[in-house]
Amino acid sequence: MATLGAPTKKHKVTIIGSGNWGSTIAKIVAENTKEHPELFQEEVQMWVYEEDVMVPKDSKHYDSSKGESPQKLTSIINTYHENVKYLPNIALPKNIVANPSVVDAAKGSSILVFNLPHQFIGRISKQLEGNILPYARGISCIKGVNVTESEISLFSEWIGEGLGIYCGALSGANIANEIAQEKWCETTIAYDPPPIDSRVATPTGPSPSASRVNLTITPADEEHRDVLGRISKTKLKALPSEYPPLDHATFKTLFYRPYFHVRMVSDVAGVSLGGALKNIVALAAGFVDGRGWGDNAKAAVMRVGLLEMVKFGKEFFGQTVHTGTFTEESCGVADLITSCSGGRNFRCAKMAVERGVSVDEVEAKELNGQKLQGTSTAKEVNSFLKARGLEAEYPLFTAVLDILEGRNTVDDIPALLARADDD
Ligand SMILES: NC(=O)C1=CN([C@@H]2O[C@H](COP(=O)(O)OP(=O)(O)OC[C@H]3O[C@@H](n4cnc5c(N)ncnc54)[C@H](O)[C@@H]3O)[C@@H](O)[C@H]2O)C=CC1
Ligand SMILES: O=C(CO)COP(=O)(O)O
Repeated sequence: MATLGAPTKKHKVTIIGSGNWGSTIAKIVAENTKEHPELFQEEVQMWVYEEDVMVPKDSKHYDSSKGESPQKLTSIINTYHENVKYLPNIALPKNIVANPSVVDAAKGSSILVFNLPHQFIGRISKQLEGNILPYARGISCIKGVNVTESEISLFSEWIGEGLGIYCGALSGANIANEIAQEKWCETTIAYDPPPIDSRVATPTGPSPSASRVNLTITPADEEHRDVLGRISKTKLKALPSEYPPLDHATFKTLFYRPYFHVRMVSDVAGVSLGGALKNIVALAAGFVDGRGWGDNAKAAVMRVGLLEMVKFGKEFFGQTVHTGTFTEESCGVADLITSCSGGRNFRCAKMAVERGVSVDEVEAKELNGQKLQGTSTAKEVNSFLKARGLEAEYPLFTAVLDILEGRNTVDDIPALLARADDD
């Protein structure tokens, strides 16, 4: 019999996304929900963008009697417990349930893990509005930034604001295929929810709308104002006491594996920006490597890139960003190193230079539906900088877009970076 005050409910976890990293994170989470029944429901829902997929001929699940007929990806995952398209040859735990409806997958979930290419999150988030538990909490594994003409925000912030929940961020030196094979690595999770406003504490059960509530701004709110003057209007709804708390310990339990070590921090902006901006630098590393300039040139663009990442964080996200997040955590310098060694942005940029074709062409030809984030992030960050007349202050970020769009070539990189040194 449960003791008075002890949690009686367990967290249901939904993974929103099922690509290369989405499927890997689902594997990690499902292993942990099974191992920790005191905290979590065993079954993990995974939203899958439905598509018709052929089981590859070299897959152990290929059935010659079915010939060339395509099957639904959700059906393949639920039958064979493998995502044959985005994470082939990796056995997924049987407690992962692939679901083509994001609303159904997220229904009743108190933990939502967002893990899909950043270009698709807008449409998915819209579908979730008003259809999630109002006291749910999110973790964004998305590496990218959300840019409009006038402002830039983190996907963790943007998801949180849009859905009326709090959302933290997970990012690190995490090439998915290595982790899926259970090769050891580290990650960083930032989770720092604002104070609960008791005026809007919500009882157990779904609410018809999880939309934002506008209340008077208090001194506690002011702590969450950033240098652009933005302030979160989301008043966090209290998690009902029937659940185990959603704190650093619970999130660490959800994500930690012997092969996936987790450090918990509070700097959500630093963690999110490291993951987004390193993708631009990885393209530059691929460009110089593809040109045959060797490791010294690659190290030079990584050095300048790291400086621009920190400068960008400080300039636009101010006091909330800690330089140490970039220089000491997995989500910073470690992710920069791994991404510039074996990441998809690096590899595609390198191949593009070697073959004399565009990075987009290499992406379409080589990645079998996986998506690069660096090309769109380079464009988005540049449009934000250009609108403020700040392109020259970020010479590497600017050079990457200019090379992608044909205004400069890889051969121009040394001069473009030297000009910045003279300023
Ligand atoms: N793959 C990796 O090694 C790592 C990726 N990341 C980040 O994780 C995030 C997700 O990346 P991946 O899982 O690797 O994705 P991915 O690169 O494998 O992308 C393919 C995914 O996009 C989905 N998709 C395609 N068209 C769609 C549409 N119109 N609407 C919605 N979804 C659509 C596909 O169904 C598939 O799930 C990205 O921000 C990435 O930067 C972070 C760490 C490692
Ligand atoms: O983020 C990553 C490794 O940490 C993966 O980077 P790519 O998207 O360039 O493969």
